[in-house]
Amino acid sequence: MTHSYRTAGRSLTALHEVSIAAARGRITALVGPSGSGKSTLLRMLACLERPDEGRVEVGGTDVTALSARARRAVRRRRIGYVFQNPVDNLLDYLTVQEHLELAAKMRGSGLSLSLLDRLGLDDRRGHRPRQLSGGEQQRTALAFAAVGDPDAVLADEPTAQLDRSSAGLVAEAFRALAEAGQTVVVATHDPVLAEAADDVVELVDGRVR
Ligand SMILES: Nc1ncnc2c1ncn2[C@@H]1O[C@H](COP(=O)(O)OP(=O)(O)OP(=O)(O)O)[C@@H](O)[C@H]1O
Repeated sequence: MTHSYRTAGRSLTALHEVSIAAARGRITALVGPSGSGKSTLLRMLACLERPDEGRVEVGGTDVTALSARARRAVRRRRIGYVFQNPVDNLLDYLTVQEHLELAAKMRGSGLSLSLLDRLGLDDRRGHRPRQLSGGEQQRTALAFAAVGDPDAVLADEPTAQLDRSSAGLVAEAFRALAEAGQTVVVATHDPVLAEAADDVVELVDGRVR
C-alpha cells in the first residue's frame, strides 16, 4: 500500500508500496527509526485509516473495499488495538473482569477468562485500572484487545511507558496470545519486544527494507 499525508499544502509519502503479511500464531514486529511509517502502517492494518492505494485484507476480507460503516464493524469485532499509554486503553470505572465482559459483548462472543490466567492477571480480576501497576494495566489492555478471538491484536509502542521487567512481562503476554493462535503485530523501538518477535519488518522512510 501507498499513503501520503497532506498538511499545509505539502504532501508527505508515509508509506511507499509497502507489502507485508502477518500470520496467525506469530508475532510480527514493525521496527525502524522515528518517522519511518510504523504507526501509519499499523493504523492501516487496524482499519483506523484507509491507504491512498493498495489494500488491506483481514482474515481474507478486503477491508479497503468496504463502506466506512462496515469497516468500523470489522475494527470492532475482528481487531484488537493497544495504544502506547496504558491508561488510554482502559476505562477507570471497570474492573479487569468487566473489561473482558465488555470486549466479549462488543465482539458478540462468549466470555473466556482463561486469558487472565495466561496473562498472569487471575488474582487481579476485581481490580480497577488505578489499582494496577503500569505493566498489569498493559497486560489488561492486551486481554481486552484479545478476548473474543479477533483476527489480529495490534499494538503501537505498548512498552514505551514501562520499565524493562514490565516490558518483559508484556512480551511474554504477546507470546501467550500468539501461542493461542492470535495474529500479533507490534510497532516498537523496544529491543525486548523486537527480540520476542517471530518476524521483524524494518521500515526506513516508508519503505520495507
Ligand atoms: N496525521 C498525520 N498528518 C500528517 N503527517 C503525518 C500524520 N501521521 C504521520 N505523519 C507523518 O508520516 C511519517 C510517518 O509517521 P509515523 O507516525 O507512521 O512514523 P513512526 O515510524 O511510527 O514514528 P515514531 O517511531 O516516532 O512513532 C512522519 O513523517 C510523520 O510526520
